[in-house]
Amino acid sequence: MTKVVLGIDLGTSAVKVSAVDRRGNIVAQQSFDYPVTQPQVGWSEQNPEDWVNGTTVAIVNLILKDHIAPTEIEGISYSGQMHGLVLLDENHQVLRPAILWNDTRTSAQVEEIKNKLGKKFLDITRNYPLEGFTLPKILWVKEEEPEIFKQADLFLLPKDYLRYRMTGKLAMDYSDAAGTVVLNVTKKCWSTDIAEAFDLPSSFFPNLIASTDFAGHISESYATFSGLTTQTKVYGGAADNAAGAIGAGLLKSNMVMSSIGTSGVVAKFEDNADIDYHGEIHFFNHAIPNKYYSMGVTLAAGDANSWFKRVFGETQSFSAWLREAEQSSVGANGLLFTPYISGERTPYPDADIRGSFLGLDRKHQRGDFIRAVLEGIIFSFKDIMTIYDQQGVDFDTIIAIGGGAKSPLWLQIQADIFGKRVTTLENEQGPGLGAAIIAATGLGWFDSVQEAAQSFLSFGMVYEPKAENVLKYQQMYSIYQTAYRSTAEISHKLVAYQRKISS
Ligand SMILES: Nc1ncnc2c1ncn2[C@@H]1O[C@H](COP(=O)(O)OP(=O)(O)O)[C@@H](O)[C@H]1O
Ligand SMILES: O=C(CO)[C@@H](O)[C@H](O)COP(=O)(O)O
Repeated sequence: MTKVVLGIDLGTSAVKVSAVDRRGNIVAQQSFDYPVTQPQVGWSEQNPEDWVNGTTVAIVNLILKDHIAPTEIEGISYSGQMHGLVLLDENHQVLRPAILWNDTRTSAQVEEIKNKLGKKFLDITRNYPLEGFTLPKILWVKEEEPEIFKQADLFLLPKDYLRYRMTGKLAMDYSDAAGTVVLNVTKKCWSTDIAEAFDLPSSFFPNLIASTDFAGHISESYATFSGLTTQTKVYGGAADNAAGAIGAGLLKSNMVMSSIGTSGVVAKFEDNADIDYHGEIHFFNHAIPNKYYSMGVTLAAGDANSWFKRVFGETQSFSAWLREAEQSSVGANGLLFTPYISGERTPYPDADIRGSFLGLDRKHQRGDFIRAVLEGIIFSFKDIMTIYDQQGVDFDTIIAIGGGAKSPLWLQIQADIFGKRVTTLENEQGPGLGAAIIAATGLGWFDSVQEAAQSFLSFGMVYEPKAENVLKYQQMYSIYQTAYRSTAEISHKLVAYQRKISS
């Protein structure tokens, strides 16, 4: 009988469950999509029940359609979309829809945190407070929905809620807890200074565990619901970017990951916490004990691409859609796109900036627009890399992961805009494979996450920068760098207007 682990990648657009054997082969995979709702401008919510149902459908399909016997499944672990607030009452019932990482309603709370804690906040959490992080969301519910907050007993993050529903046990792992910005990142404990500053009792914070820690067996009730057995062991799991980093083989400090999921992430492995990015980019605990990673986030990366396709090319497949971009040229014939359709995080923490097409000319065709969108997203990644450059941090390997890494055109655009070699994975399953690696390590199949990753992963195609394209993109990028400041004021006025007409 083949023994497998399940890596559950709880994404924003879908949950993907991969059954992985001891050699790292993905023997079966199932996924299930769920919606994101936007009840008001800048809001972004999901129903936690959709995560549980979607995961269960995927697991049932693995058992019934792919014939994975429940007794073959030795362990399960998770990769979870980060920062989302799930509030539970004393009976552990969900109190309101989850407020997601790309929800930017919390600008007032961000100011409040800055005013109350100033530099101390950065020292403890190693991050600036930003709308997307969990603490401002907690404060928003406290201030705006006091009746709901009064009933709140504790909070969880998305994958921790899913794990709770599968095991009946409450916990949060360090890598995800770091993204709440209440964790003391280097001491690996909840910060009493921050909790006390906002009158949050210690009971509001779940127990902390390591990613590879045993979190419980599958509960009787979830076994009945899903067909799994109560023998299956469940492990902590990690924030999707930490799991993605493991699944991408980001194991040394010369390596950077470029991930195009719903969001976009440029992340770098950090051997220790000595480096200080002064909050310009995020700094979080890794899923590997006592290791860290730094990262910058483009709020809408794959999402900007999907949004544009949904609005202007819904019926086409992704490959047909991207083929049109090939008919355009490097630099999209002088058309520039800024991907700030949901506001932005790095390097412009601005909830009210919005995207734009600049340089529109009657010569432009649809292919130019599609290409400009692909390029604009990568220019925003280049902005993150520029922060590393400015800090004198060097790296020579870029590993591309996420749904966007399926496109050879987009991968070449990455190599040309970064001016560096971009490597893919043979079987691109970043976060899901990272979750499987965590389960395999937890089970003792391997001595360490690093050993498991080395055994499970193999690199795929390599995209070299083309000198001629690099030069053209350098010119376009220098124009792109001026776009944020030139469009900020207009964007802010338009967002205020959008709020007015939608209220
Ligand atoms: N064939 C494709 N070519 C290029 N990009 C794609 C393709 N399929 C999906 N994508 C992009 O990948 C994104 C989803 O990536 P994924 O890693 O699955 O996201 P998440 O984990 O956030 O749910 C989509 O928003 C889309 O822009
Ligand atoms: O907010 C962040 C990281 O800080 C996002 O990266 C989320 O973790 C969502 O990830 P995807 O659904 O795009 O994978």
